[in-house]
Amino acid sequence: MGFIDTIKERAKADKKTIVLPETEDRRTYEAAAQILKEGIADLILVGSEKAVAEVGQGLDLTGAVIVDPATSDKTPAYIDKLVELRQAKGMTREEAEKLLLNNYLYYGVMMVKMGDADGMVSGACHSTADTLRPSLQILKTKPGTKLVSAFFLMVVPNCEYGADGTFIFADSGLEQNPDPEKLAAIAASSAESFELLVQKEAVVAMLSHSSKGSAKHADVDKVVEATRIAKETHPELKLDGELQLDAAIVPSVGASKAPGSEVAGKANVLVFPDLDAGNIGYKLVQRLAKAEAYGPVTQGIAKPVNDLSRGCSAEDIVGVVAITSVQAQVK
Ligand SMILES: CC(C)(COP(=O)(O)OP(=O)(O)OC[C@H]1O[C@@H](n2cnc3c(N)ncnc32)[C@H](O)[C@@H]1OP(=O)(O)O)[C@@H](O)C(=O)NCCC(=O)NCCS
Ligand SMILES: CC(=O)OP(=O)(O)O
Repeated sequence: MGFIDTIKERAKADKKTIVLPETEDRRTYEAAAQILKEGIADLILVGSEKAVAEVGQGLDLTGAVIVDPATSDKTPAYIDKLVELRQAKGMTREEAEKLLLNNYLYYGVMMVKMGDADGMVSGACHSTADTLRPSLQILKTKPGTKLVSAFFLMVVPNCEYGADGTFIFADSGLEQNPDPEKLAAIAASSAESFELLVQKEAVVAMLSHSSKGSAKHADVDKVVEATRIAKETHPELKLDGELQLDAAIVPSVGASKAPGSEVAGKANVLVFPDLDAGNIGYKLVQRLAKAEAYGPVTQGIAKPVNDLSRGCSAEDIVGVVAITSVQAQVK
């Protein structure tokens, strides 16, 4: 069974309730119909009955719960809670009310915060910043984690590298220019995410344009320092750097560029030095190698809220909902 089919089976085994707030986008309904048909998750659609009927026309959405912020009896409690959470940042009751009635992404995150849903997936028609900011502000990091970051789960066809073509690429969605401490934290979170979702041992490469000192530059120094911190804070991990991409995943190149490394040639978790590299890298592999690309999936957040690319298909939304459900199963 392939990666996403296994994830769907795991999601079905302990069904979670996932919010889809982008009811203005037809792909939300195409995905919802498939999720409900396959029994992957219970769904809440945030929007008016009229919008759901219009944009979702012709699709079987039986079983989806539609919540309209304008009429839901839970909205006043969400407003109270949002004011409580954000008043130190200057949010007034009027602002909280306006936000929750007009921005369904904030509403969906409040549903997750209040325990009325287990997770949320959005981003088909909103930017990553607009999708993730509400969750960063309201849900915050999970205990023991300082940083939220985001990865793509990549499934590359006909590929012998990584875990039979399955990789995590991080950070490909959120942290724009992580310093060495943040890069080390991204590496540790990504290893944990890989083991949760792929159920195989993570082998983590800290990527660079240099392998083991072959180039000299401040950018290389950053990755070397991140590798040192990650090894010190997580000695249990199979992790090495700095490595070029070929040295990280191709055994013969790894053996020649980084002899003796337990990671070189075997990496399945690829930690990119910054968001330019991570975001461009995942899109290259998705578009040119025709890889499945699920994400950006967040890690380090108190409850799962995951993003999508605006270029996503309905099938991608189904996959990210299944991944979100599996993340929500973790107590
Ligand atoms: C997500 C993003 C908007 C957060 O940016 P920001 O400018 O820090 O936003 P804010 O300052 O409003 O921060 C919102 C809150 O989230 C917190 N936060 C931001 N980044 C965080 C992180 N990585 N981990 C944990 N908390 C974080 C902030 O501390 C802040 O909390 P507070 O309001 O309670 O003080 C920003 O990192 C971003 O734009 N990233 C790039 C996204 C993108 O375009 N990706 C490419 C396509 S996938
Ligand atoms: C992940 C990502 O790049 O998102 P978008 O394509 O929406 O910018």
